[in-house]
Amino acid sequence: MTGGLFIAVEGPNGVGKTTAVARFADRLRSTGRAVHMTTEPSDTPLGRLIRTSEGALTGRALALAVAADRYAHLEAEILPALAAGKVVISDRYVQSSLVLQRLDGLPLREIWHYNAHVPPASLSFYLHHTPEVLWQRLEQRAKRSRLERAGSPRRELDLYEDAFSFLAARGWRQARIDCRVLTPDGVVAQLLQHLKQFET
Ligand SMILES: Nc1ncnc2c1ncn2[C@@H]1O[C@H](COP(=O)(O)OP(=O)(O)OP(=O)(O)O)[C@@H](O)[C@H]1O
Ligand SMILES: Cc1cn([C@H]2C[C@H](O)[C@@H](COP(=O)(O)O)O2)c(=O)[nH]c1=O
Repeated sequence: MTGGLFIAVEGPNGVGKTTAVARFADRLRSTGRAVHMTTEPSDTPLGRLIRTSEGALTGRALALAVAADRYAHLEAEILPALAAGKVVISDRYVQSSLVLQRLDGLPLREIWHYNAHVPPASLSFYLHHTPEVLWQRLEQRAKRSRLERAGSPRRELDLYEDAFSFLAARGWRQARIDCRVLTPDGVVAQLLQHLKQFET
């Protein structure tokens, strides 16, 4: 990948990924950087179909659908934005598959096999919090997805640790952000600090 910078923001359901990505993008834009904010599943017909079908689409079928969406997302959106020199920030990337598809019963190596051709993010952030707080946040939701109901915050946190080790062994640049005592702006401050270190 040339030109820009590709940042993935990851972590268990309810940890604050969407909140952090929006604020992080705003902060970077305020410093004059061109930012492309995105999400997986992507905001395309396929991505939207996956979101609305997640109750019915399970296991290997869901794993392959999210991988297909990821390759299409890279080709149509992420790689062109990077080629234009932008900072791309994605709310979820391949790590989500290494966690969520395991909740759906797939082995890590099979999931990786489907994703083996995706380029590494320049930098991946793993947000984490206590299982208790994550449970509280999920309980406040009017509706929970099938995978949120299938797993638990503790299990997701453990599977994210597995994903971290698995990708670290493959040379991915990654950092953990402990959100336990951080406000949303505090999370962004940590992201900016890591980014500064990465770029110097
Ligand atoms: N640092 C923070 N401190 C306190 N509350 C937070 C913080 N970050 C996010 N929240 C709150 O936690 C809830 C979940 O946040 P958010 O939707 O950003 O999480 P998420 O990781 O994107 O969730 P999901 O993956 O399930 O969509 C929201 O109510 C949000 O306002
Ligand atoms: C990237 C990715 C997503 N999914 C599924 C799981 C959820 O149904 C949605 C994500 O929704 P959220 O609002 O971001 O929590 O997509 C998946 O199964 N595997 C993936 O890799």
